[in-house]
Amino acid sequence: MKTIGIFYATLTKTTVGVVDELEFFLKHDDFKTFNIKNSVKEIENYENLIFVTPTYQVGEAHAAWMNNLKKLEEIDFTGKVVGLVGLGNQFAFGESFCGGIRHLYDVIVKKGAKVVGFTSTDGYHYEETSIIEDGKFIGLALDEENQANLTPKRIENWIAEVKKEFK
Ligand SMILES: Cc1cc2nc3c(=O)[nH]c(=O)nc-3n(C[C@H](O)[C@H](O)[C@H](O)COP(=O)(O)O)c2cc1C
Repeated sequence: MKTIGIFYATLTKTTVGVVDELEFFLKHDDFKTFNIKNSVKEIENYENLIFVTPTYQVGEAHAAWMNNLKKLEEIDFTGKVVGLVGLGNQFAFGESFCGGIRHLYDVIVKKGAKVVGFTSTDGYHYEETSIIEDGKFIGLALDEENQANLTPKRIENWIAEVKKEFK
């Protein structure tokens, strides 16, 4: 399998813990991890990609992603396979649960990306979310405030699925 580029943003470091767990389940594979803040161009160097963002501002991705959406639009995602991981809080922000990844999804799909790793909505208790397509989440939705105990298994299952699709 070709090297995986993991790109993330964080405000209060919860996402850093999630990225650590992703890396744990990729320990037999090649990957390189970047904070998106200064690394948008690096995306061009990878065909296998994982984008990770917490949700802020009522359903938005972290500012480092939102401020870079224009640069993301300049990248040709044809031939790139992308898995999306969103963090959120389904009880405190249940009307916009994990909406951050929707903003990334819309841009990269328009630019030709193949987004993989859709997941079941079973076991979550949000009121509303923008991240459903064909009855599934468009990526992996994680809630470290309320369901941290479920996270390792969710990540393990998700990584197994996206690895089947990676090049
Ligand atoms: C001001 C604020 C706004 C938030 N907005 C949302 C939201 O709209 N939807 C959601 O699911 N989670 C929301 N969250 C929850 C965060 O996404 C969640 O706590 C995440 O784990 C934070 O990750 P980080 O520590 O890496 O920044 C919000 C949190 C804060 C503090």
